[in-house]
Amino acid sequence: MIIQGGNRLSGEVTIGGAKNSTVALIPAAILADTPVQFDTVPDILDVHNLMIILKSMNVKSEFSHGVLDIDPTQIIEAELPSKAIKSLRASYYFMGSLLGRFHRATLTFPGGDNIGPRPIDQHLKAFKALGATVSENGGTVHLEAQNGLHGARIFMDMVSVGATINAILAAVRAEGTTVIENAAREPEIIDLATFLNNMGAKIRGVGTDTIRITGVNTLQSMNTHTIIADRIESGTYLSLAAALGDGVMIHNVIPEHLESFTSKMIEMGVDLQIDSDRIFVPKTTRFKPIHVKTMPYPGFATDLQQPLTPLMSLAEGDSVIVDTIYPKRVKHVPELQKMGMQIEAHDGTIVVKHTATLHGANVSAGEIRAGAALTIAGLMADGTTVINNAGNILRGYDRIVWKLNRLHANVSIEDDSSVKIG
Ligand SMILES: CC(=O)N[C@H]1[C@@H](OP(=O)(O)OP(=O)(O)OC[C@H]2O[C@@H](n3ccc(=O)[nH]c3=O)[C@H](O)[C@@H]2O)O[C@H](CO)[C@@H](O)[C@@H]1O
Ligand SMILES: C=C(OP(=O)(O)O)C(=O)O
Repeated sequence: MIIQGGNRLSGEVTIGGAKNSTVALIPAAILADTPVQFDTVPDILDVHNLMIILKSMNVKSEFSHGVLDIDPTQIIEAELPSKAIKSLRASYYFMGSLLGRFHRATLTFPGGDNIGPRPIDQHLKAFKALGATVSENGGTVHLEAQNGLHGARIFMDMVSVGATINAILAAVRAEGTTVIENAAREPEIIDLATFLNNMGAKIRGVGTDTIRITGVNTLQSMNTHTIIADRIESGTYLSLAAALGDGVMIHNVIPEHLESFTSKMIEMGVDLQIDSDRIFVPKTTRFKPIHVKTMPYPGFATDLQQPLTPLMSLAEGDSVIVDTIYPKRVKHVPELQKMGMQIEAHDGTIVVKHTATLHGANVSAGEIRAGAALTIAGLMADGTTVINNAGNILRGYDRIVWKLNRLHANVSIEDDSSVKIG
């Protein structure tokens, strides 16, 4: 990604469907006994890679203008393409959905953002509780429930989005009732449950830390599921609009999903005008430093600490981030230093000091949100910024080049072949 920095931004931008909903909804689609349709699907690499995985199981999918049709009625058990599996994190949701559908699954370990250790012990614990045996061989996990899956009480040792979703996917067609305790409460989990419940599933309590699932025999789709707005994309545009906007209106936002983030921006001195489904970010010139601690939802999202760092560098004083979810999630720090930002990471704490000017540099997006931070910094900087590994940004930001240029930025992707699909 090549960015000519220095332009002030203005105008309007519309947020796409949530990446972290979409990447759970697509694997969930194979639990249906009918074709399914999703609307407001973000055009991101993760979606294209999930479509490759669906194809390997003879599941047809078509994606056009934000509408994704999936027909799982001719699904077959097949070896899944490990390159596509490794290209994203959420491929691990096929563990839960294949278990639910066929009572067995064999998958290589997932990829996704390299943000420190990302174990899946809680996912495996849930599958075992539901009656599956788990065997690992090198980089492959084999799950098998010879006597089918049965309801169980699962207490999660820690709050995990992925393990909560995988437990729901495996339990939704299991025999009997499953209770997940210490469940994650992210809005994307509610979105997934809404999709499944509209097909006849019996999932209650999503959005609280206790979820009850009574298994059903069949799931049948009757209508299109519209995916909720991406709160992380929303936060990214809020941050960049505050940092270098002359007035930016952000449409298709669910403000209630962003309260931990918008409250921090307001604390910084940004006079956000929050409406029911849009937020106006006025031109702001003075910012106060803040302290941020990332927590499970409804706390401040780990995926939004990096996109906030360029804005923090404008504050008149030191801002501090403690990422309690991923203490090693600091891939943005050395790259932002190359652009002149006064930012340091020590012992799980990131400190961002006031930085008068940033300059363009040759940097690398080590993960999606580090890439978002570099994009914002590149837009703020004097001169040209080249972000290598931009595929990591395109994993999760819907049509980002087009959206930024409509706001009067100067951004391009030089070589689409560097963008890895499959
Ligand atoms: C596709 C998707 O939705 N990705 C999101 C999801 O990732 P993901 O679902 O992988 O993250 P989790 O919520 O599972 O991780 C939370 C914490 O629990 C730990 N843990 C998790 C599972 C497990 O079995 N054992 C374990 O120790 C993790 O290392 C981490 O410290 O939630 C993260 C935390 O909000 C976000 O950054 C990711 O954007
Ligand atoms: C960590 C993230 O994604 P994933 O879990 O898909 O790697 C993210 O979206 O910030």
